[in-house]
Amino acid sequence: KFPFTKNKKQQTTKPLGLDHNHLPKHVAIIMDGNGRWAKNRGMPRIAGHKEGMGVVKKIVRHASDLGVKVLTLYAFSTENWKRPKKEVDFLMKLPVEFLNTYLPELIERNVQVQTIGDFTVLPPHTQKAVKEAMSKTKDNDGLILNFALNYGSRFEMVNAVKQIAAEVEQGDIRVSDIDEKLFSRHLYTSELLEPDLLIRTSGEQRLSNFLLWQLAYAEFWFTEVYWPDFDESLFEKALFDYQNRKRRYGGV
Ligand SMILES: Cc1cc(N2CCCCCC2)n2ncc(-c3ccc(F)cc3)c2n1
Repeated sequence: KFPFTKNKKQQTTKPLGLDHNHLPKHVAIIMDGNGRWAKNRGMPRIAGHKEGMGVVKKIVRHASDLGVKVLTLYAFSTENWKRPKKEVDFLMKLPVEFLNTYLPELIERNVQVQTIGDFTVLPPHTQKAVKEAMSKTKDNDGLILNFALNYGSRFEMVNAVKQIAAEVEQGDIRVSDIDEKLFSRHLYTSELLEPDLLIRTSGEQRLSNFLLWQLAYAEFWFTEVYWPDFDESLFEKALFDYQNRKRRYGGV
């Protein structure tokens, strides 16, 4: 009767809202622009980091409410040690402050706190707070909130190569056993699904030594917005764009 009517399956119009049943399972975020945000307001850089920590709480709540499985946040890179001592000391206190104010809510929300990175060189107070949060949430099966702390992807990959070489030397494995799966199992992220979506704020379009192996098949989504100005609606826009890219991918 109406030749132009398409049956449901061939629907070509873009959906209006977020499809809560096809969210990315693992979202990774490079939370960039905190220093510039502060500078633009004539405030010290650490004010940007402080503001940025508040945005972490908002986005964690929203990801947990939406049903995202894993959220990996690039909190401190191996390169960040080159920052002024005052700034590094401030940054190393943020995990303590965040958990002191927010761990009860994370437990209530059934969130499991994890970390990736070379943990042993962090200050004792930082290690203590994060270790306590990981042990208090280890049995939670809601959102996995994974902080990249003192993380560097090349360090992680060289570390994996060293471990594998040692296993070959000890005769635990043979060179022929080495494949992508075995390599992945030697990374900090061995227990995690690979990221489906990478979000980076502040207009930079670089990976900055973050999850270089793990992001091989991820969608990248960039925004000019500085992290302290990032919010739930931008987060949903990234998820929405992800879905529509995958939808085209799903098409012919
Ligand atoms: C070093 C650092 C910096 C940090 N920033 C705030 C967010 C903007 C980016 C840099 C500054 N945030 N925000 C939350 C944490 C954190 C880490 C581990 C943990 F178990 C709980 C919270 C954090 N850690």
